[in-house]
Amino acid sequence: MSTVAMRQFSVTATNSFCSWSATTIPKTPPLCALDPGQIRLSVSRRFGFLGGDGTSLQSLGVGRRRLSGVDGRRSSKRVATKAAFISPPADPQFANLDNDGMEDVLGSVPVAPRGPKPIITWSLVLGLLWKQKLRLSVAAMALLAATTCTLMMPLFSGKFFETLIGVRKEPLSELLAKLGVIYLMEPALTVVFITNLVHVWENVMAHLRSEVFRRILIQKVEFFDRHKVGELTGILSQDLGAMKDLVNENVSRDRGFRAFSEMMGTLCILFALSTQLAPVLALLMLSVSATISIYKRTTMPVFKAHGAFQARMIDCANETFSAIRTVRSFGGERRQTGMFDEMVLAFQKSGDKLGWLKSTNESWTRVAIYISLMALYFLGGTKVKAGELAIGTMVSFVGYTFTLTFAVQGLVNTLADLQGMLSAVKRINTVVGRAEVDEWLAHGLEREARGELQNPDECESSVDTGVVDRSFNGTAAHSLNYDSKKSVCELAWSGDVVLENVFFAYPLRPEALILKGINLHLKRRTVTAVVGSSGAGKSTIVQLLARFYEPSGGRITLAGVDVRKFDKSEWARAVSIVNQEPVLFAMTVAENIAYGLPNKAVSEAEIVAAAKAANAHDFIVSLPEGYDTMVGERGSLLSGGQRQRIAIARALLKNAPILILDEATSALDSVSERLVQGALDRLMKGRTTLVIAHRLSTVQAADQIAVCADGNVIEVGTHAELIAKEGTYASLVNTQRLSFE
Ligand SMILES: Nc1ncnc2c1ncn2[C@@H]1O[C@H](COP(=O)(O)OP(=O)(O)OP(=O)(O)O)[C@@H](O)[C@H]1O
Repeated sequence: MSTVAMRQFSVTATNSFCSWSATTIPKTPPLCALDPGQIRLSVSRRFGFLGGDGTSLQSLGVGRRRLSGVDGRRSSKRVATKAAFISPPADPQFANLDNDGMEDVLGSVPVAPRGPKPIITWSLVLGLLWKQKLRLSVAAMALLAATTCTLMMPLFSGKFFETLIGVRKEPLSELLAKLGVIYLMEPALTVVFITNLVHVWENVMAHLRSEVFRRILIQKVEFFDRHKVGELTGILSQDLGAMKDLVNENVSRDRGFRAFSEMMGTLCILFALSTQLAPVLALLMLSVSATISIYKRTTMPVFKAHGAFQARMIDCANETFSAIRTVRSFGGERRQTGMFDEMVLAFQKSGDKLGWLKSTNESWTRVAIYISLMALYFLGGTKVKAGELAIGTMVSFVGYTFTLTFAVQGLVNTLADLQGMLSAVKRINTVVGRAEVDEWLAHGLEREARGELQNPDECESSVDTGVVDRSFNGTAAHSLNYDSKKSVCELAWSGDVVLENVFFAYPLRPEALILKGINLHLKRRTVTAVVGSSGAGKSTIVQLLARFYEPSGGRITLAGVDVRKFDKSEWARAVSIVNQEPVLFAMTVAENIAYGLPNKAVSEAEIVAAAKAANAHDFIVSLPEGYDTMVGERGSLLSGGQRQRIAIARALLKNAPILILDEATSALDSVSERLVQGALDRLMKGRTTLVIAHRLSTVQAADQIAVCADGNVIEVGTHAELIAKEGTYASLVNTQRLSFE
């Protein structure tokens, strides 16, 4: 029976798998952390297995986040009404637990993600702009002054014309001198306006870009399962690019702020010059802007389709180039070229359509200008002839007609850019702003940034390790009482790692239960091998131990402490993973090894020592530039065995107490395997190691071997014990026709 402590009432929820009840709440509730009024509990069959006898909610702890059920059944609602009385947060030790933790804790309570948390908001942007108010004011004043200069030009044209025909007495040279000053000032002011505004906006964009990147980086791993890399890089390039362009592409005379101020100024001047002619022009301008708006609206789908064709074309090229070896080996060049050509054709057709629409728009704009001019010549000419309007004013009007037309046209284009930017921001906020931030990671990084973590990169074996008990017959685990002053690394050097009744389903496939109550005890400083058929869930155990995902039920402990009490960045320092396909960065060999301690200045001697221990030194010095040789994208300029040894050197430098080897040698030939195995033996020494291997010959010497099948551990023992048992392991060994003793 699972019990949840609550005040004033009791709740019992049951389904076919479990039953738990809520009774009274103690004064200082260990559960703490649930916002009153924000909770809805629900019991779903999917999570039913998590409850059951002996699962105490207190023992698991509850996070402080809002908890909201997603199950709309009647039983859920009944529980929900009462659960609203649960007391507010009281215990800060659970402050960093998040949704997953709560899901685990309550077991039968699926947790809905928190609502979207937009990353780019008006207040953020305005705040960033406000920080640069001085530059902004300079830009605004320069804009006003430059616009004034521009608007004075048609006036001077009128005066100039009047002087020429003798209506005006002002000397021509004086008039030209004034016009010269305006012609000089306008470009100078434009420089001041553009440089200041662009500088301000670049600053804002730099901040937003870093923030978006940081936010993507701290998303849960399932976020990266859900979104393609291209989509995420697209956010940083295209979507943020659209935001940047709103200013950078709209600082010219015929766009944005400039167009707006010119349009407003022109309208004012026109009304001041002639109240009879101005409305005619204003009306005509309205029709121009309406035409352009209609054009923009109707062409938006065509533009979008054009963009989509382009994206598909680039995706196709990306995929082809990144899988070039596969394409070559299958002789797939013709197929890829065919696919690409199809996309090129579609892109070309949509481009043609756009061209046609653009030309229509262009000619319509001209028609509107000519209609304006005809109207002006007719009305203005009649008034000049009747002596009701000065000829200079008439000339100025013609000038303003052009100014107004281009300003309106520019403004409509800017509005379309604004619309594009708003959709880009919406996309960013929807994708990145979703409630998938890995709070455990974010919290750790914040603490690290505040310098609260001791020796952030050190993971030395500073704790008394005691005598290593390599026997697995006893039931008592070597565990310490959790002491918050101890770092995770300290605990990891001296404590056992235990998977206790762990259930897990991948977030993207919640209906498929992969781990079904796994129990696995990794005794400190010993080697545990996990074997089993393909798809049994071996790599999933690795993912959970690395804390890429959190268990849906049960828990993983280190020295008896639930690992969810540790920040993920701290945890990452305590765990090294060496995979079948190690990923190297496109940097030098030395930089790749030094990545083992990414936040520390690693000395050359340390790098060389790690490389030597990893059997990598000899091949590294034979490379053209030794340790300074670039390894290529994902290490493509090195062989598989070389990459693996660099990855081992990196792990050796990291010196993490927990080591995970996931098929680390399976992709290698026998010579490479021998070299890598030698390095691995050195790496494993004294660490709590989990080895996943298909080739059973590589795990015979492990201190214990766990056989995994259908999401469970079905046999545990040493090689000899399991052979003697004549169970699944023994038949696996037979299948692989290995010659054991
Ligand atoms: N990111 C993921 N999202 C959804 N399902 C996944 C994901 N990764 C693995 N799975 C599924 O989980 C199951 C177990 O996979 P896992 O990789 O743990 O098996 P394994 O025992 O390591 O297999 P192998 O020996 O072939 O590597 C598989 O059915 C797989 O399809």
